[in-house]
Amino acid sequence: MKFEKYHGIGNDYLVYDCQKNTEELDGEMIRRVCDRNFGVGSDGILAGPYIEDGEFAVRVFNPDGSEAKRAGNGIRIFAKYLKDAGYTLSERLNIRTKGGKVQVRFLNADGTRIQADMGKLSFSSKEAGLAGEPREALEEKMVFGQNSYDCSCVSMGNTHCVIPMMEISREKVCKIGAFSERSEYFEDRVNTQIMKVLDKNNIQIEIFERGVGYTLASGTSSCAAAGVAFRLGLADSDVMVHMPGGKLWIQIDEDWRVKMTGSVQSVCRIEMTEDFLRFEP
Ligand SMILES: N[C@@H](CCC[C@H](N)C(=O)O)C(=O)O
Repeated sequence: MKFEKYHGIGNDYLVYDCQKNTEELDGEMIRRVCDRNFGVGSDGILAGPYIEDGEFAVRVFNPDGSEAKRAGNGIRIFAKYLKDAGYTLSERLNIRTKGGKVQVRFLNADGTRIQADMGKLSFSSKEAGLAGEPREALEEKMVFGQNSYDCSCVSMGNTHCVIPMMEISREKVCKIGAFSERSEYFEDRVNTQIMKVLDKNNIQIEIFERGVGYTLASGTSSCAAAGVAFRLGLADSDVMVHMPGGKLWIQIDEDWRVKMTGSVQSVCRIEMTEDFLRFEP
């Protein structure tokens, strides 16, 4: 069983090439491989390329074994993998995910800088995975633990809960995320971002991801936070999102289509040992 490790501004993924590997990648194997002590360690696994109607498709798995509909950093990483592994020579390509199609464009020859057209943001509560009456869930009071927060929920193919705040930190988002991720407000869990607006063109976020926990960066979270900041009049449509792992440039057009631009890097090739594969708990 072989993987290739990449990261997008510190959000690390293992690519599992389903055309080259034969072993089954089930929930237990995903959890073990992603474990940072007992396995390789990663924020998730990108399995593919699958071919659907002549286009590339990828599946995104979280370290808890659950499947995600989308990953923004994951898409850029997977695009670079397709280039590195010789699956494509094109400057532009479409990649299908369970959360919709993404168009990617390589901005340099080695594929380390990529722009992705992520499709449309949606503020519909149904698409944002919220329980209850259909609505736009903007600045809704939600209680996580002992505290109440003004939450704006949005879908970027996957679901997000954005909470603007004056000051943000890793500790704060972990405290909130421990309750918000599995809160009954959401039908199938949620990704949480706390957001500080620096000025009209710069925001800063801390992230607690669905099925992952704290991460240094997230592409779809950046799109979601920028979308909420723009929708609430806190920022312009052209925003740099600052995260502990690095920055992503987000541009939103008049139809709420979102472009995300940022870097990716390959890290290493990994082959799991027979010991690891034979292991029985
Ligand atoms: N890190 C990703 C988001 C990964 C998916 C998420 N955990 C989910 O379950 O929706 C990104 O860069 O967008």
